[in-house]
Amino acid sequence: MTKAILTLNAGSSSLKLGLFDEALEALATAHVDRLGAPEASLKLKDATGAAMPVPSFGPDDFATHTIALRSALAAFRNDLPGLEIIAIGHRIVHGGVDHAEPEPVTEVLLDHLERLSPFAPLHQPHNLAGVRASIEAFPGVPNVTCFDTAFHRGHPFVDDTYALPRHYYEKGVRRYGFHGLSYDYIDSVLAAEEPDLRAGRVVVAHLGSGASVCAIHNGQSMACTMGFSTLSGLPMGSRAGELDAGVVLYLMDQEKMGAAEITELLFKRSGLLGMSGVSNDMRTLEASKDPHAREAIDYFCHRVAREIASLAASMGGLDGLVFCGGIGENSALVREEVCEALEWAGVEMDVEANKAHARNISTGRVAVRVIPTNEELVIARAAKGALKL
Ligand SMILES: Nc1ncnc2c1ncn2[C@@H]1O[C@H](COP(=O)(O)OP(=O)(O)O)[C@@H](O)[C@H]1O
Ligand SMILES: CC(=O)OP(=O)(O)O
Ligand SMILES: [Mg+2]
Repeated sequence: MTKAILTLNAGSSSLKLGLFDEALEALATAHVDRLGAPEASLKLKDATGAAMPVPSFGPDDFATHTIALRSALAAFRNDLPGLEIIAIGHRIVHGGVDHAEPEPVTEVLLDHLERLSPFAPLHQPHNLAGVRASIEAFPGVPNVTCFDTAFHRGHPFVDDTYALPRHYYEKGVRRYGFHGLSYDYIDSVLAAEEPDLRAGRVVVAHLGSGASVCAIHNGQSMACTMGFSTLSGLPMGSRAGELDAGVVLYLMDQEKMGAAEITELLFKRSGLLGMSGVSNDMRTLEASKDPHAREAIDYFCHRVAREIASLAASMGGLDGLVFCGGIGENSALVREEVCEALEWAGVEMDVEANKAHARNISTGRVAVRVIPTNEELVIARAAKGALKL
């Protein structure tokens, strides 16, 4: 039997599973897309990246993260009976102040991490449910947690704090930043393929259902648009992004909304979905003729360009720009709008290369790249390292 590491990555609209051998070569991946929507689907790929047959599922089989996990595991089990799972690595979105290095799972750790759920309500509960489901499905197999916040823990103080009385920082009210597993992967690709660029001032735009932008200098995260929770910075599929805290006060005082209602509004009914009234999904918005869909796309691109410029300023300039995530890797339209708005900063797009989703899509001073992210590989690497396999 081939020994394998299983990885679980629950996103806000997706569930991604990976199977790796002990040398960290991918054996197979499973990707549940548009999770919770009637159009939800599962794709399975083999070691070469070729599509594998998928058992017949309906949208009910991907209605929630828990059900989708059961379906994806069932699909894996049908197709790959010859594997012995020796470790399971989990993306955990929030590690808080105390957790950065990958850690083997204990009940005490799960208890700590559950307390961070209010700051990442679209992820943390599903991440932890995935851990519990794995313990049940694979008794005796060690589970390892890998934190989205870890890559950002060295932020300079000015990009780690808010301008609140100091004791809030000590209590953990900080600009953590998320999508760290993705940024870690992109950084490792630049280190291997373009070390000179990596030594410069690079902004990475992880644009998916959740979206953020990160300033990376010489492999070190300097700043990220996401902060204390997974709500801040860019508008997202259903999250508002940057918002004057005064709006929250208004909702409480004038609209008499409580914390649960405001959480629901800002995390689940805002962003692309709230602005367009059409969908949280960029593909649907791009295909829509509704002018509000177009407005939502324009707002998204405008905010992405503004945040890239802001992060470039935090590093004193811009040498490289990398797009990744479901939108960053697949939407030529979004990349084009964003790059157009950054021409003044030396960003010049090769329009044909962009349409072809080429890796190098720039002609100017700033190197612009499209690099498919691979959070699964970072998780598998971390699980292997933490368990000394
Ligand atoms: N071909 C495409 N064109 C435009 N957007 C796309 C395309 N493929 C995927 N996307 C968008 O990517 C987003 C999902 O990104 P992904 O990174 O998989 O999500 P998550 O944040 O849940 O991990 C959705 O908004 C989806 O519409
Ligand atoms: C942190 C976050 O928003 O993750 P995702 O983009 O996978 O939903
Ligand atoms: Mg994701």
